[in-house]
Amino acid sequence: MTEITRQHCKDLDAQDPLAAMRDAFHLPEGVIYLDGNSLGAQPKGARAAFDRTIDVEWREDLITSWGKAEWFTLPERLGDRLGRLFGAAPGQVVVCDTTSLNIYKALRAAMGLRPERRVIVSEKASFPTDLYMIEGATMGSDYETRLVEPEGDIADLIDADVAAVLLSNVDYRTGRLLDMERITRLAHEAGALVIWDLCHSAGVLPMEMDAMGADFAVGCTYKYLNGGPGSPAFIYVAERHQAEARQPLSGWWGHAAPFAFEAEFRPVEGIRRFLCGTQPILSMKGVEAALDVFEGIDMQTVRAKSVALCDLFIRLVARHPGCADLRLITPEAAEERGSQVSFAFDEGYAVVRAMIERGVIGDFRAPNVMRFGLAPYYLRYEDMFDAVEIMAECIAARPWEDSRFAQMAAVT
Ligand SMILES: Cc1ncc(COP(=O)(O)O)c(C=O)c1O
Ligand SMILES: Nc1c(O)cccc1C(=O)C[C@H](N)C(=O)O
Repeated sequence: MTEITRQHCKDLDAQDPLAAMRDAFHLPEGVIYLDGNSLGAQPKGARAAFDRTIDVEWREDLITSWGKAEWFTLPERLGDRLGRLFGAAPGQVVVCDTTSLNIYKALRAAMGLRPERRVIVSEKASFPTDLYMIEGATMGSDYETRLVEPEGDIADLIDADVAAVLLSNVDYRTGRLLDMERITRLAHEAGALVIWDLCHSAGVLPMEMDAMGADFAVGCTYKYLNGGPGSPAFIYVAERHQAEARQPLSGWWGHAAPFAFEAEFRPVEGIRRFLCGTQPILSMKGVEAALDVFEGIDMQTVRAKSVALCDLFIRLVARHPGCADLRLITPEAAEERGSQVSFAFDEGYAVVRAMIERGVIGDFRAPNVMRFGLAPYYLRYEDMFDAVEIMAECIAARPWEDSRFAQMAAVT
């Protein structure tokens, strides 16, 4: 096995077509940020976008900014720009609310489109909010929820009773990537609809939602899209479903004539019917600044670097004697994983905390997963080398014997 040197990694950086993209982000000195799958780094343009909104649009122009600064149409304007990153033609995406709320809206809309069916299919290992929202959306009804086991095949659960299938294409713990086209096809063959949770793929994985015939998708903008803490989520509804699809959070922003103040709800035509009420304009500006960074960027180039970074990270850990006790739980085959690398290690929490103290920020997911999200726009190959060296040093120091790491923090 040939050794991988730091110089070799620096050479890869010198040839990196995305190297300049790093300059679009603020990255604290001395930090290697491997948690872009939880909260992305801050785009440098965010400050100017917030300043403009606070100093001019809000302070000077006040209420007129709903029209003058086009605040009112931000959800669909941002949605159209975002849709380009996952193969959605304009008019099918709005940026709004939270992923949890958008899951609820999509689920209830899908259930309404398949009124004679009573089964929802999902995964036992889903990010919990997805399962909680199924519970909420089916509360008090006679729906059955079928959950596929981690090693099971979703195909076995899909039949003519299934109204909707709700799945994350990239698993938040392991990074495993599902075959979206196959599952969408299987569901459609059975007459069911699919809702894709793209939280761990939007902005980092090229996808063709329209071409694969997707029905619904949701996701957040604060991870790989770098929209900022709590930035609004998005929802995609394929154009062919929009006329029939109804969502239950029928607030006035989804009304056909919101300023007619009619007593009865009449959904507007098109994707805006998936809005509920007033959107957080300041937070939306973070999404706008984040999308500016992606202008002119080809998602295939992003994916190529993401794959290369993950491969390098996996190889560096595999070769390092100091990391011998870590068990890779992310698929080694690039086509089967998203943009993260995770290891199972019983003492992983203390190791992640010790690494953070040394400036290498990853995260931990119970019960024993050390998780590293690799954002290709601001990470360098040399960062992979340094991160693994520091990880090995941290493991060697046995941080699990340090009482400071005995108690788990509220947010891990
Ligand atoms: C797959 C997945 N879905 C949903 C969420 C959360 O949604 P929300 O923005 O509503 O907190 C997350 C992460 O927080 C996630 O990883
Ligand atoms: N959404 C988060 C939050 O509100 C606080 C802390 C972390 C998050 C996350 O995004 C967690 C993330 N969805 C995960 O995959 O674990």
